[in-house]
Amino acid sequence: MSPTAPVVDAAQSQSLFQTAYIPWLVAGYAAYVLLYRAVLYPRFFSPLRNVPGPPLGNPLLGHYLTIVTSESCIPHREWAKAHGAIVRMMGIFGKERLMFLSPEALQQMLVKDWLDYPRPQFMRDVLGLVAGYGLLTITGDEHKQLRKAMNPAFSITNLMAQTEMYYEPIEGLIEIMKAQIKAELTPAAGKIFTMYDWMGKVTLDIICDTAFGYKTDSLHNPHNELAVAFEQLLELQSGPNLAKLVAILSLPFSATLATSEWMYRHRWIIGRLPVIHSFERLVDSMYRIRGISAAMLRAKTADLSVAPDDTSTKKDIMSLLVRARKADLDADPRADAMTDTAMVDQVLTFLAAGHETTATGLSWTLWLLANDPESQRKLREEVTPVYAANPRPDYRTLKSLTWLNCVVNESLRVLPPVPLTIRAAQKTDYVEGVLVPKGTVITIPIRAINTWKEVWGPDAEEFHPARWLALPAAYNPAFSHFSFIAGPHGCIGKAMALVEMKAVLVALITNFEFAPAYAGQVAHPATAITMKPEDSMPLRVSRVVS
Ligand code: HEM
Repeated sequence: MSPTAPVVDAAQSQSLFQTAYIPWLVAGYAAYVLLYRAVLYPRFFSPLRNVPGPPLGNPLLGHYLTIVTSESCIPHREWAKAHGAIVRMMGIFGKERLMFLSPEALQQMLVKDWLDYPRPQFMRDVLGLVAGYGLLTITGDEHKQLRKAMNPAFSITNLMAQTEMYYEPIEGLIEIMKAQIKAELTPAAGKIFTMYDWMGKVTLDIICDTAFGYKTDSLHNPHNELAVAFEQLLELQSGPNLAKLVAILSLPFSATLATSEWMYRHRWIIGRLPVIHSFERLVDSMYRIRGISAAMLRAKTADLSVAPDDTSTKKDIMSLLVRARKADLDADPRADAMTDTAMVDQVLTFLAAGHETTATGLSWTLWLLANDPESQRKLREEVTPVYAANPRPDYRTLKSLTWLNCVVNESLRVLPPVPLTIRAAQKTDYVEGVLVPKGTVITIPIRAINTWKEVWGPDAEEFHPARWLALPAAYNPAFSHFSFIAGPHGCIGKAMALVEMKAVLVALITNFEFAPAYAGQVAHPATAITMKPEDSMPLRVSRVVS
């Protein structure tokens, strides 16, 4: 043995000693960070510590579990009642969140300084994956340009021309429901229909026709490829699935991978993994939806009838985009025109944003009418003569129906299809005198804003369509009924959704009576991006006896 050997041994054992301590040091540091971030910071150091709000809750999970296991936006509404229009809540690992209800705060964050309050990155990642990388995911100048390019598709002129396209699916729905009631042993007693499923089919057929000029006819053909893929995608929409998706998308390159050809061919790998195995269906449905959309785009681009100046024949959104791109390239062949992939993404956004929201709105309207026979009777009285004169009422006629307008507004107010949304502060700012640190996630509690007693009075949470005939003094047209929010990111499809809901309701209410499916039936709004009814809304439907 060399004389230096004992020295080396001592050095080795010292380094081994140090290595053994590394996990303890890491664990100690993590515990300190956790203790500081989750316990000490929010209680003693945060600039938000004096903002009113519920008790801080579990240090690791904050109010997360309360929010995802409760009916959408109900905890937020209760906190607003208890603490006022500015509330501090806790996310996971001590992440503070703020919630604002007042028109002044909403105006600042969503209208005046909207560029400083974009949708948070995790929200954009999820929306991009399931709804295409379009208006819902981009912000700033890119958003301004795209929104400008899209606005003509939602102009009143285009909407007036489009309304006619809604009636083929609506008439199909009425015929199917009549036939199914007639086939019952006692037709006079009606039949129970799960109305959300039927509203999903009719709105899918309408949006596919208006977005792509493509006839899905899911009402008669439940195996239509696009309808099946969409149904599969929507089944995955739940609070826990969204949480898993956010976690997965936080991994680098995961979004690109999820939409890749490779992932589609190897999706079975996901199916064999624990916890996330259901996302195999997500990859499958997204791939198929994108494939069908791309094929439709190719067909349209090749379609010689889509001439740049042809506005009389094709009213669907994709044709408008193809025409706009052609016009740009004709004017300047080197123009920076939208790519095929970008066009497919835009149309997918409309398909995703415009289908389930409207189906949810219609289902809740029927539920509320089923539980308010007098409002339903009044609506039938108003719409029956209109339908008798013309079973395809046009845009202007639908807009002119007073009670129908009250019913639709009131339903969207009390049960908004999108119950809340979120934003993230891009810079440290003051909102209503509260210091909002950069990075703070802000909740816009749509359902709580819509039913705020300070504006709507003590019966704010109840369905009373007549309130739209005499609005309260505190009503603010832009910020008191916030179902479509406001500002540059406000819903581009608002006018379309309203006229579509009205067209469906005129036909349904003229032909059928709606009642709860059974005594004591209770509604179950799901906790997800949209507030769809968890049980698909069974209602007893009978023919109107004239
Ligand atoms: C009752 C039905 C509907 C409701 C309640 C609704 C509600 C909303 C809400 C609350 C937002 C804002 C989301 C956020 O910023 O976080 C939004 C955005 C959007 N909606 Fe709707 N929507 C409906 C129907 C439609 C329809 C029919 C379409 C299109 C065909 C559509 C297309 C969009 C698009 C593209 C955006 C993103 C706008 C942007 O950021 O520029 N929506 N919608």
